[in-house]
Amino acid sequence: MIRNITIIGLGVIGGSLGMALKKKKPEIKVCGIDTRQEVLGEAVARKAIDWGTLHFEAAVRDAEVIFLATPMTAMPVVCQEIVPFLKPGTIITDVGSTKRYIVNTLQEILPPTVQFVGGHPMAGSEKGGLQGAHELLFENAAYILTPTLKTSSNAMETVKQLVQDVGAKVILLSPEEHDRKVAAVSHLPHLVASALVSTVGELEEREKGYFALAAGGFRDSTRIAASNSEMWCDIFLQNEKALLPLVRGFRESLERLEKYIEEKNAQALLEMLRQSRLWREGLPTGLKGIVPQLHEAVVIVPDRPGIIAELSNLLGEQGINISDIEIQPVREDDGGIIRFGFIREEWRNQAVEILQTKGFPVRKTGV
Ligand SMILES: NC(=O)c1ccc[n+]([C@@H]2O[C@H](COP(=O)([O-])OP(=O)(O)OC[C@H]3O[C@@H](n4cnc5c(N)ncnc54)[C@H](O)[C@@H]3O)[C@@H](O)[C@H]2O)c1
Ligand SMILES: O=C(O)C(=O)C[C@]1(C(=O)O)C=C[C@@H](O)C=C1
Repeated sequence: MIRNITIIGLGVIGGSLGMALKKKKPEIKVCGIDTRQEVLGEAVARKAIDWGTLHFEAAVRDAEVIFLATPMTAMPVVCQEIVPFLKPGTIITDVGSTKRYIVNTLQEILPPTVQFVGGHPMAGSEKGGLQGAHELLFENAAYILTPTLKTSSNAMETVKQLVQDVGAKVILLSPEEHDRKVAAVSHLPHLVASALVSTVGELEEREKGYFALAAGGFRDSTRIAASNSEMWCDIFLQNEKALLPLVRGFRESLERLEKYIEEKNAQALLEMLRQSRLWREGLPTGLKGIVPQLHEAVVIVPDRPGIIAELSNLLGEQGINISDIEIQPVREDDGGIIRFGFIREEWRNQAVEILQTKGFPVRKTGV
């Protein structure tokens, strides 16, 4: 039985792992380490860890399992720092978004007396740091583990069990297959979202008034472009081999669309749009999804002080947890729009009912 777990890096992923572990396995003592002192106190207050330290030796000497949840560029350095303090048999797993480079590099650094398993939760948030963390982040999310010939079955079983304990579904892939498939469903979408925002952002720079019109379409397709730029820079450069062919494939899809529009070829255009819709509708629903989404509701509210508190109190009183809130521009006297995001669909449906009963125009959006 695992008694001591250490999480290195208490941001969105490390913080969420700690919260989920503390919730589901309160008997496990979770230690957290981060380079930023202020994060440690906050992590204890948010019940992500039992105790925190800035010192590697104190953090890892009693750990049976260590989760590496720092930016990927820091992982090799962190491993070198902790090696002298690890007891034999310690299991180390990382949460990095690419696997071939990370697994090869960390397996080289770590001694044979410790056991390493590569991992990657397919859940996250565009909000960086502990404030983006949530105890339900991994609920029903795919969590990829990437064993190699060097991975011991004991380490695999232990990490697999912990991943299931935090509510995620384990998927086993080789590091290479991971990078190829995740490049398509995570890395390419991010690149495209950033390119889309850049295209419109440059128009906005030349002539104001584009962003003010952005509704669900632009917002839904570009949410991830607001994520941590350093993390995405690491991902794109580390997974260049799998990503670049997909960028070329995407360019070809764009060119086909461009050609069909130029040729006014409605039949080919419709066929491509229909096929995309069918594929999109076929995304698995049992899992949180390839891109975890919140269940959303949009409320039209009057422009008056205290309206946000009023709405959140109405929902909070019924035990409904708001995971995301976005206020779209409010014009004086005309009121505005608030988008609420909920992790659970039943919370979104209850919220819609409550707000409707109170007379607010409200509708469901997104998933
Ligand atoms: N954010 C996502 O959507 C997501 C999803 C899956 C996997 N990941 C992976 O998870 C890892 C962490 O990402 P995140 O989004 O949680 O980042 P984050 O920026 O929210 O948190 C990283 C934390 O690590 C700390 N840190 C940095 N260097 C450190 C060091 N040397 N020692 C100890 N702590 C250190 C930072 O202070 C910060 O608190 C990355 O490797 C990323 O590839 C991220
Ligand atoms: O939901 C988000 O904000 C994410 O971007 C999460 C997401 C993704 O789905 O692409 C991003 C990076 C990961 O390594 C894993 C998951």
